[in-house]
Amino acid sequence: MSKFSDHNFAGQKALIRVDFNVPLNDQFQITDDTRMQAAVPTIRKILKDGGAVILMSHLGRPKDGPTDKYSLKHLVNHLIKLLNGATVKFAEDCIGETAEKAAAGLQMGEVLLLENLRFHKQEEKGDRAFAEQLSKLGDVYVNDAFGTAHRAHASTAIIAEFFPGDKKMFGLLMEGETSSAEKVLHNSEKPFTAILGGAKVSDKILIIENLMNKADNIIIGGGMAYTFLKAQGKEIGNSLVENEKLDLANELLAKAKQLGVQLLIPVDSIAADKFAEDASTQEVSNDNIPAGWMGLDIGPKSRELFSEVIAASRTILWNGPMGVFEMKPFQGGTKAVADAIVKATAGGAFSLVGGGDSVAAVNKFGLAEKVSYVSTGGGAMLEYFEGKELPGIAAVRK
Ligand SMILES: Nc1ncnc2c1ncn2[C@@H]1O[C@H](COP(=O)(O)OP(=O)(O)OP(=O)(O)O)[C@@H](O)[C@H]1O
Ligand SMILES: O=C(O)[C@H](O)COP(=O)(O)O
Repeated sequence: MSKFSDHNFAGQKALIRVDFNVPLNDQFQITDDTRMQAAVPTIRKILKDGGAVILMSHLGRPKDGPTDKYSLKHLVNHLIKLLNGATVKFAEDCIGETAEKAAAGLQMGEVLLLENLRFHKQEEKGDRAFAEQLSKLGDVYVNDAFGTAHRAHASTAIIAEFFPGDKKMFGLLMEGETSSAEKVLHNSEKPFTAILGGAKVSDKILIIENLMNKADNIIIGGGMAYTFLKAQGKEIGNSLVENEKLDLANELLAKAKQLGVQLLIPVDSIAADKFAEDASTQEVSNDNIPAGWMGLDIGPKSRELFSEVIAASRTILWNGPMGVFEMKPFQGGTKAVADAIVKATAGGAFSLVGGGDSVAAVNKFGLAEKVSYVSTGGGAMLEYFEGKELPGIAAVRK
């Protein structure tokens, strides 16, 4: 493996795996560009050296091939702005003739953005032939996608096999993320509180068990909480739930008790009669969410309970919003938790916030400067904290 800052990219086409999985609104506008901004220093260094850049990324979780909603073309204009007017070309496919021609015609000093890797199902399958096709587009491979480093996909892990040691490396973002995570991992003061929320229940529920070895408190909020509530036999109405994970949720509750880890679940919710900004809402106890209603935010009692635990913590790790913060009536819980983290940080705690939407929330509230570190990784950051070597990192090191 080569060291990025020692490498001279003059005359080379660098194929960079970035994580441009940014939130977009219904008009395809980027609502938080943290992940794109974070990739800029790596891109700039290559262009400054006199090289060319080929960017590859996924966006969202497209199920059935190409769809406009998940096209990376929506990012091109913003990328040009972030790169101060550099030439950014777009290839409507990430492999095949379209991509090969675009890469071959790329001049030094220019950037090429490839279409969403996940429009090909081979990406997530970690298909070797697909990875090999991608690898042909560049002279060197740079992995700067910390947010996707926990996925053993073709472009994040398998592709590294096709580059010799001196032609594969981590980018500046990846280096920065891993060194700050290492600091927390090895020097974390206790009590250590992990706060998990968001909607990716099946992904993140498995992480809870491993976090129990590190954390003193685990706070569960957001959509994930309702699987735990249902597992406890509570009525959750139409709230988000993963029925296949109910047994696991109960096992986790039992294990936390056994290990003496405090696992906190919200006691109340802001419930809505539909998933919409203009829904009717009511504060409800989580013992009994009325039929037809869904919990879209944590309620005031939960906010107080969580804030107290956060205030007493010395190390805080946060991934996943407490509610549907994109809609005004359901942002109060996420804001309360963010405020509590900011306060604890001002009092000397170390706070690390990660994840596409959690970071978007912190930015929306203007609090990004008031936490200790903002990570571009959500699931990746959590898995790093479990102490695992992430596939995207291992592949480049090999
Ligand atoms: N109670 C809820 N019901 C439904 N959706 C919810 C609820 N609470 C939060 N969400 C949604 O969860 C989404 C974010 O979840 P997600 O797990 O993707 O978090 P993240 O911070 O982006 O982490 P990652 O980077 O790992 O994706 C938001 O779009 C938010 O609206
Ligand atoms: O948002 C993320 O956590 C990363 O971009 C990875 O996305 P994924 O969870 O869809 O693999």
